[in-house]
Amino acid sequence: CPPSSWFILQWLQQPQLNFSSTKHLHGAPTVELSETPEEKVGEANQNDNGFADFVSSPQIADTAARKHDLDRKAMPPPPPPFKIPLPPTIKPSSNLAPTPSSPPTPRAPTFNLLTSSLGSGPSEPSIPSFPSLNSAQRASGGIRGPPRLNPSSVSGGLMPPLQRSPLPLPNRGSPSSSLAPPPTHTTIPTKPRRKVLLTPGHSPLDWARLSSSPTVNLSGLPAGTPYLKVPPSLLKQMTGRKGKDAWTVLGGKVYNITPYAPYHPGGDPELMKAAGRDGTRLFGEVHPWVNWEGMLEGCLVGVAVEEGDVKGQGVLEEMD
Ligand code: HEM
Repeated sequence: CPPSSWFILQWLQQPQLNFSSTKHLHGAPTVELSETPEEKVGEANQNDNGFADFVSSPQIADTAARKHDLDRKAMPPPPPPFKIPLPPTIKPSSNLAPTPSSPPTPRAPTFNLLTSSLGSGPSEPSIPSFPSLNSAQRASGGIRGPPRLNPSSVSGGLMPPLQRSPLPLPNRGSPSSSLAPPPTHTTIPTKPRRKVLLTPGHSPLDWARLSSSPTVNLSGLPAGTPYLKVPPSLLKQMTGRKGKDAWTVLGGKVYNITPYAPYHPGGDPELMKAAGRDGTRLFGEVHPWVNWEGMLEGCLVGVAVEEGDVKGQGVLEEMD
């Protein structure tokens, strides 16, 4: 028996106490405290509400007070303070808050660290601090985040479709007026461009394949010939006529453009306008964006020099 029961038994066994249960209300006994009806404990008086009260002696009152204290000590501890329930949008994970039906599981160390740093006990799940619980943001659900649980869906309803903003989408303009930066180069070709119909097998890709082949001699010079110093007198003889190749100067370098002629998108006549002379300006007027150095690498003959700088070049005399 618990201690409080012991005291009740001890109290009932006191000889000076008299129990009374003889008063009847509406014909029924209202007080049945005594198991020995012959002992009178006090007077059970009927009050205004028709209920019976006990009137006991001071000794009995003192004993009842002690019993009351003991009962209070025997009472279970008061319930924990009221906790603010988690909002329905937050789905507690298994390591944050165990379900009531499941036994308490060992918590992850990260959670313990988190809660201890917040000052709350390890049994209290952390509540997101933003937005605050009483904020209009949280009340209106205006936060874009994890999918929210609609209260109506708790009772089996479906979530309503997401509401689109009534505001129109920003005007991104037409493709022609995009935000892309304007072209950087300001060189405008001064001469009209006219593409010609190239014969089969003479596409830019065919030229790229041919010019990258190591076995093809595109310069027209004997194999092993070093790069030449080409004076203007020699350059003007290389026009592509009388059985000679056509040379041109681009950026100070002399190229044999004869093998490239059937591949030139602008046609052979256009290309030959630069033959036997410096074609740098002409080239730049038509297509300054073309990478001539890369395209004509295999056609390189030498460098353009002044007339007096070619003495001792035996190769040039042989070519004449
Ligand atoms: C000497 C080296 C030259 C090379 C490597 C070369 C290369 C090219 C290339 C790659 C194109 C096509 C460009 C494109 O489609 O955007 C082209 C087109 C053209 N080239 Fe040349 N070119 C050369 C010299 C010349 C010369 C000296 C002229 C005229 C004086 C000329 C006149 C043209 C013309 C009129 C086009 C028009 C094609 C078009 O309208 O697209 N080219 N050239």
